[in-house]
Amino acid sequence: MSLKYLSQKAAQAIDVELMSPTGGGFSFEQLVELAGLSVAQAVTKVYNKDQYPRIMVFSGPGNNGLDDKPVNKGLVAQCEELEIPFVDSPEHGLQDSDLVLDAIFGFSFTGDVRQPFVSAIEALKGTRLPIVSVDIPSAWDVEQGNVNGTGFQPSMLVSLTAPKQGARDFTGPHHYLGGRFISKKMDLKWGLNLPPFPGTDQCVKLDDQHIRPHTKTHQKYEEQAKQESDILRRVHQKDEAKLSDKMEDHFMRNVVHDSFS
Ligand SMILES: NC(=O)C1=CN([C@@H]2O[C@H](COP(=O)(O)OP(=O)(O)OC[C@H]3O[C@@H](n4cnc5c(N)ncnc54)[C@H](O)[C@@H]3O)[C@@H](O)[C@H]2O)[C@H](O)CC1
Repeated sequence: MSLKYLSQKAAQAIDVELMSPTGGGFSFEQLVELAGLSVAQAVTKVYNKDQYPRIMVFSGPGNNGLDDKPVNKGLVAQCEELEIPFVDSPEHGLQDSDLVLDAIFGFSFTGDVRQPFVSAIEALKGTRLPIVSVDIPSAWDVEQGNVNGTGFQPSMLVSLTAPKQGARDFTGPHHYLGGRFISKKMDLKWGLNLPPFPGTDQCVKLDDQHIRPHTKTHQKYEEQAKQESDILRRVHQKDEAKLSDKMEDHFMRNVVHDSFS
């Protein structure tokens, strides 16, 4: 069976489930650390540290880049402590770099790029350095991919959890899957068909056997969309059932208890 490519909604729902006490049970910080570790490990498998010693990281506002998140304060302090420099403009940074890590937008990106990210995306379009994108190349439509070929094409993509539908437009030589945090149960529930991760690795290389069976046919998309909406409906029904159990429990404990006391 072939690896599943996720819609935006499914990717977001899986993320929520990973952080739910009745799902994956992870904390936000744990997931981010594990995702980051898998990206770092994948990058070092492809790009030799001696040949590519200076990596410029483009970070964004969401969980992909963590720029506007509370954890960012700690990350900035860590970079300062480790003497990792910050740059004053994308162009200046690129001049002194060997490799680029694109972590501007992830699976919640929508619409056209808004300020202040336009110049960063333009700089990525203009650079000749190899680019490694995290989860989905920034500014690509999460489901439609590199619409009209107007986006940049990275050399490497590290998909997290499972590739997003837009990743079908990735034509670079290195596609990895990172984020070894999906249980067998979640894999089966969402029909992900994840490949095994070798040894203790946090990432696995995706090759033709994982990717080729997915062609952009309507039939394939329709089948997948139907399968996904069935899963999302079941998840929704389960959540509603849990909510009504909770409400009944609350009613029994508070309202019924109060009226008898
Ligand atoms: N389960 C996992 O696989 C994990 C994934 N992780 C990473 O988290 C991102 C998804 O994070 P999220 O915060 O939902 O989304 P984004 O990073 O895409 O950021 C949304 C952010 O961007 C703004 N925005 C959206 N569209 C635009 C636009 N057109 N122009 C400007 N700004 C835009 C929006 O307002 C938000 O502020 C996932 O991809 C993974 O990389 C985690 O690491 C945990 C595990």
